[in-house]
Amino acid sequence: MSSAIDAIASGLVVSCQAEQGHPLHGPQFMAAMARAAAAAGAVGIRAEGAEDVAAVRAATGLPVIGIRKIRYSGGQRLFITPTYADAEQVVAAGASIVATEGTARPRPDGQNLATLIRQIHDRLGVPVMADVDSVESGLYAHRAGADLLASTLSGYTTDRAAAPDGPDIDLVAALAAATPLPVVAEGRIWTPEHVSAALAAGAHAVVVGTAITNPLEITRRFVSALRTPTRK
Ligand SMILES: CC(=O)N[C@H](C=O)[C@@H](O)[C@H](O)[C@H](O)COP(=O)(O)O
Repeated sequence: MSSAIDAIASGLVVSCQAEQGHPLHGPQFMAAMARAAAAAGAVGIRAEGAEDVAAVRAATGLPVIGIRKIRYSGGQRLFITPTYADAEQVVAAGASIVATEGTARPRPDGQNLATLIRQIHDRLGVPVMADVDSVESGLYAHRAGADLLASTLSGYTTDRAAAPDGPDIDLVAALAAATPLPVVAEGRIWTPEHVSAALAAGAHAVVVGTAITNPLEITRRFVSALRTPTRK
């Protein structure tokens, strides 16, 4: 069961995601992004939804970390792969690892994380990556049977607008020290220096999304620099 985890060891996983309404929404664009990432040396792809998972898998042959993102409460609350049915869809589409929210927040369907992980293991036979926001949730996900942890949700489970600009390298280090599980560094990794820092902190692998695959957000950053000129 751990071959996909081994396959991404010490490597870069590129997250290829574009929500509905984004100019690059659609499996053809995500497959092209994934091909570019693979050609440049990525060892895995993170993708959302069965269509994109199937497209990036077919385009690259790389292991895919599959998720489904579901918005609740009028879009206010995002949940990553809340249910077994969501996991089943992305694994049927070719995901080698399923990522799910690994915090103790009540799940939208009231299900228990340990039960969900057991079902994924028993019926789908793939490892489960728990996207966590803190050391506490990392320990919780470890007890629930997660195979690897990721810092994905740091800064996003309370006030999303208050998330800092850079990655939570301290959380990566703390998770690596607190549990024996492999820890994936994910979330707001913008530079090669962030990648090096994450590996030095004990990361098993590094996931980069926005900084590589979201030209909308990248362009916004450049445009906002025009609006705040520095004095000579
Ligand atoms: C919090 C949340 O919903 N994270 C999502 C999880 O799949 C994605 O929106 C992120 O793009 C992904 O985690 C990669 O992170 P970044 O794009 O910052 O490199």
